[in-house]
Amino acid sequence: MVLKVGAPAHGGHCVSRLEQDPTGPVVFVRHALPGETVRARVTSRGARSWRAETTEVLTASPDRVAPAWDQAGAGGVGGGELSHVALPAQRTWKRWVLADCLRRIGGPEVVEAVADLPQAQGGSVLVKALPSEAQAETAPSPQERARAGTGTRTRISLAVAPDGRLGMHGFRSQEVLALHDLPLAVPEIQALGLTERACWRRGLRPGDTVRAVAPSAGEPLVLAGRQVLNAQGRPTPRRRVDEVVDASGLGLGRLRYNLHADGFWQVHRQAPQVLVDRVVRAALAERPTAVGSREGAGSLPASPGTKVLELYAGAGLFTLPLSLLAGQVRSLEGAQTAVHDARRNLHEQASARLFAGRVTARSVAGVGGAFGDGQEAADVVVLDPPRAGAGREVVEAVCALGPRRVVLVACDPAALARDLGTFLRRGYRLRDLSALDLFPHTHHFETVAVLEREAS
Ligand SMILES: C[S@@+](CC[C@H](N)C(=O)[O-])C[C@H]1O[C@@H](n2cnc3c(N)ncnc32)[C@H](O)[C@@H]1O
Repeated sequence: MVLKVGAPAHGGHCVSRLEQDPTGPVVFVRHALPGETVRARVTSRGARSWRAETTEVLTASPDRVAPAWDQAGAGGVGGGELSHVALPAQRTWKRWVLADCLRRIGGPEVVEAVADLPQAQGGSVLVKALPSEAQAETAPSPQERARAGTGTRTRISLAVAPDGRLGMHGFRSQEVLALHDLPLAVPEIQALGLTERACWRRGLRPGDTVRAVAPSAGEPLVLAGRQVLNAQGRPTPRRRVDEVVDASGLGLGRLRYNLHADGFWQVHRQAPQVLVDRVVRAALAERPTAVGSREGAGSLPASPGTKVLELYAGAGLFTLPLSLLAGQVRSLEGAQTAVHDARRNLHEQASARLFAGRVTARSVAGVGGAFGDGQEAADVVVLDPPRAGAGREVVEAVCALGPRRVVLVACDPAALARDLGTFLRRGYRLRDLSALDLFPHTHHFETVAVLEREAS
C-alpha cells in the first residue's frame, strides 16, 4: 500500500494514512519520515489501527540518510529504528514525541507547566545531543559525521540464531536474526568480533543469550550462556567490572564503582557522567536546575543539612555522589545484586543507608519518612524508575513526605507525562526539564525533571 506519512508517534513509528483512503485506518509505519510518501507492507491489523513497515520510499524526506545500521531496517532487528534519520532530525523527532506525550497523556496542567519554562519550544524542550555526538556531527570528515551516534553502547545483548550465529530478535518477533556487525556498540565490543568469531558461541544452542560488557576501566567481558569469557574468548573467573565516572564538574573528581557484569548500568558511554552531573546538581544546587554543570559553574557546595531519599537506586550511580555532598542519603532498590553492588560502592559512606526492597507507597513512607534521631522526612527525593514510571501510588507517597524538591529521571516520555501530572496535581511545581539523547538511532531518550513544593 502507499502511505502519506505524518508526524512521529511514541514507539519509533510515524502516523500515516492510506493515500487512496485518507479517512481509512491510521497506520503506524516504521522506517519512514514525516512528509514522505512510502510503499509499505502491513505487519499487523487491529480494529482501529494497523502497523506497517516501509518497503520503498517514493518521496524522500531531506532528513533521510543512508542507515547507520542497515540490519535494523525493515524486516530487521529492533533497537535501531531511527538509523535512517539524520541525527539532528532524530532529536527533532524525539522532541515532537515528548511534546505529544506531555499533551495527550499529561494533560493541560503539564502542558502549561512545560510551556512556562524559559527554554520551552513548541510545547516541549529540546532533546540535546551528548558531547560525543555533538562533536562527531560537526567533524570535518563526512565519514566521521556519518558515524555520529554509533559506537556508544557499552552493553550489548545478543542471542544465538537458528544457524548458530549471534544476532538479535526481529522487531516484535521471537525469531533471532543473525547479524554481521554491531555498529551501535563501543569500539571495544566491536573489536571482539562477536558476530564473526566462533569462540563466543561455542557450546551454545539457538536461543541462548550472550551479553558483552565494556566497562570504562579494564577489559570487556562476555557472558556467553553460563560461561564468562575474557576479551580473548577464554573462560575467566572475573564476574565484576569497574566503572569510573568523572564528577569533576561537581568538584568530586573521579568516582569509582564496581558492579556485577550482569547488573544495570547506564548504557551510553557518556551517560553516567552526564546524568550524575545533572541529577546531583538538580537535587542539591541552591537553584533548581536540570542542565548540569556549565563552563565555569564551579563545584557544588556540600549540603550537610539535606536529607535525600533516592528511589530505584541501582548500583549506586547517584547514591555515591549524593552521599558525598548531602547530610544523609537513604536509597531503596529492588534488585538484590544491585543493592549488594551499591553496598560495596558505598561502604565508606557513613552518611548513606541502603535499603533493599520494592518501591511501593508503603516502603517510600517507611524509608523516607523518618531520618535519624529527629525523625524528619526527606528534604529531597530523587527517583529514576524503570520504563513504566513510578506510578500514581508511589508519586503520591513521595508527595505525602512533603520534600521541598523532587528530581524525576524518566526514560519514557509517556511515563514522564503521567508522573509529572500526578506531581502537579499534588501541589508540586515544575521548575526545570531537560531531555537528553542517550540512545541515538533508537526512539528512546532520557529526561530529568525538577519539581518543587508550592509554598503553602
Ligand atoms: C533505570 S534504573 C536506574 C538505576 C540507577 N539510578 C542508575 O542510573 O544506574 C532503575 C532501577 O530500578 C530498579 N527497580 C525497578 N523496579 C523496581 C521496583 N518496583 N522497586 C525497586 N526497584 C526497582 C531496577 O532494578 C533498576 O536498578
